Amino acid sequence: MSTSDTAAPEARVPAWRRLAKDPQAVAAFAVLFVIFTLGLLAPLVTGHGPNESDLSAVNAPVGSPGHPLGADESGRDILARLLHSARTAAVSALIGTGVALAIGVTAGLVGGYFGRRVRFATEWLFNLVMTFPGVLLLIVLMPLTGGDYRATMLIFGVLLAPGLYRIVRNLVLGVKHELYVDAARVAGLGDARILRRHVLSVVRGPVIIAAAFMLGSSIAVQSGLAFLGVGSLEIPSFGAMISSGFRNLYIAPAQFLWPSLALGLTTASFVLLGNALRDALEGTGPKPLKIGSGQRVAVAPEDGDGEGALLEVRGLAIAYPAPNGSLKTVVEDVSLTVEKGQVLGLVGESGSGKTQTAFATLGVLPAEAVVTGGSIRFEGRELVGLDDHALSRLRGKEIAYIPQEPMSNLDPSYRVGAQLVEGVRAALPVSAREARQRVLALLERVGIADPKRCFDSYPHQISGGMAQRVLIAGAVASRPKLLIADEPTTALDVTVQAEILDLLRDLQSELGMAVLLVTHNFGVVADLCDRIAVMREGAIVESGDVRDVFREPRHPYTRMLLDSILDGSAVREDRPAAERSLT
Ligand SMILES: Nc1ncnc2c1ncn2[C@@H]1O[C@H](COP(=O)(O)OP(=O)(O)OP(=O)(O)O)[C@@H](O)[C@H]1O
Repeated sequence: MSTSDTAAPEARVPAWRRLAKDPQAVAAFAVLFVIFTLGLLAPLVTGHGPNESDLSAVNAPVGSPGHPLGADESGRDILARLLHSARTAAVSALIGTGVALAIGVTAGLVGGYFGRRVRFATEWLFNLVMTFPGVLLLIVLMPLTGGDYRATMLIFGVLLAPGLYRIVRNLVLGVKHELYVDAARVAGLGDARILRRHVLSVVRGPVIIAAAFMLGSSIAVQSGLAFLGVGSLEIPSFGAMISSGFRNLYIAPAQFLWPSLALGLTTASFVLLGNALRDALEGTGPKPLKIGSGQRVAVAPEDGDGEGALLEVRGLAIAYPAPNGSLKTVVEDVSLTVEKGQVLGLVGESGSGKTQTAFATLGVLPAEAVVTGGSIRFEGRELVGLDDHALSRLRGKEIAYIPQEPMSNLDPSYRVGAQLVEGVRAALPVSAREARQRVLALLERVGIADPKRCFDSYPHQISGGMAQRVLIAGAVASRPKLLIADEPTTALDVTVQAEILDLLRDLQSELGMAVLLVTHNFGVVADLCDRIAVMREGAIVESGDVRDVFREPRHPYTRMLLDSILDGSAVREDRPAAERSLT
């Protein structure tokens, strides 16, 4: 098997390295580091307490003995107050941003990922929070907070949360229909894992950027409130110092200068850091909506008796809501059967409903699709109406899937190996070490020359053919009973197509698995399939043994398709795979 599709992995520069090369980020970080480290070490840097008055030092100028930055109107050391104010600023920033992150990110993930009802509920709640006039509310709630700035910042965090909620919700809505998220779902991964692994990685960048700005604005708001005299007078704060300096502006202007400089530098550094982070993390934004999952069913599920073929689809009908509110049927009365170890080719022109039929079997139809009729039984068990939890236990283990576009089905943020290990561990009770060994062996089995290198590569570092081999390795890892392959070679060039088809054929007979092969290519059907079902405009017009249909197509549409592409030599004469795997 050729491995000419191996591409040399190129270095991927981590975000922190890009940040380290950005002078704006380095300068901002350095300023913040100095201010907050000095704040932390305040008792070591100065012998004065922040509220310690020395009446002999009232309005002492800069450079006075024992008061390098002078003293204020009450004789309090300005350096000590500045350093303790930095501590207050750090605590305010951490509380405000921490609360906003905890509430906003959690609600955004939940509201964006789960169904419409959950989204409406979170939306309503956050819209309500947004109607409150922020700063005014913090002032009005003074009696409740007892003037404690930490309690005030806690409330401020709640007021900041809607902003984060919206960012996260929008990103999640964008990413949850990505093919690689569907692929993870199809691989049997649970919601919590998908959220943690694939969705959080996408929202991480914008959340970090927003958090940097929120740290700055928490400090600015706390200082603003202290400037207005809201809160305890005992707490040293840049705002309180600016207020006191303001009163003495004409007597001792330096008293106004120091806290203004510290506050300005701190908030500006957070803004600059936020901008630098935005540049460094660029590329993790929302992606266009593609397909989603879910299974809306408008048909009573039939009782299963546990008997029959491996996969039995009867009278399946799928519809989508049209703009006028009616339902437009895209698949109608589709019936097909796949026996154990058999390869069924589902053929038809583009838009004939092949993918919809395959997606319905996998339970990953777009959320707006409605199954309006029929039944899909796997080993006698009815899949129509089954909840996502039960379906996800079948997907990736009993039923596996190979997509049309391999690249879109790999999460660009993770190494190939990590994604495969995750899939294997979701399907089988094995340790991480064991899963890794299995994945390396599988990569070798699917014809990848340097499995270790491929394991450590990011998806952008491997070719399309290699990506499809990776996905095939992932799909067969759990030795599924049924493999659904949706035009698995369409996105690949011709020589790689042939290799992938060879690989599929080998694996099919090796594992004795049944395959539902969606294709528009009769050559592929002739090469791989035992049976064929021809679809046109959402319905099956003809089905039967491949040799019979190729020799004597009964439906004019099948005849037309065959006439246009086939010469007699393409018909396979060996025995069907089902028979081969029995011997
Ligand atoms: N989200 C959707 N909303 C409305 N109609 C849809 C949606 N997805 C698919 N359809 C319609 O369903 C029909 C069948 O589509 P399907 O993707 O199953 O075709 P296909 O035979 O697999 O085609 P192809 O080979 O191009 O993938 C098409 O007419 C398509 O327009």
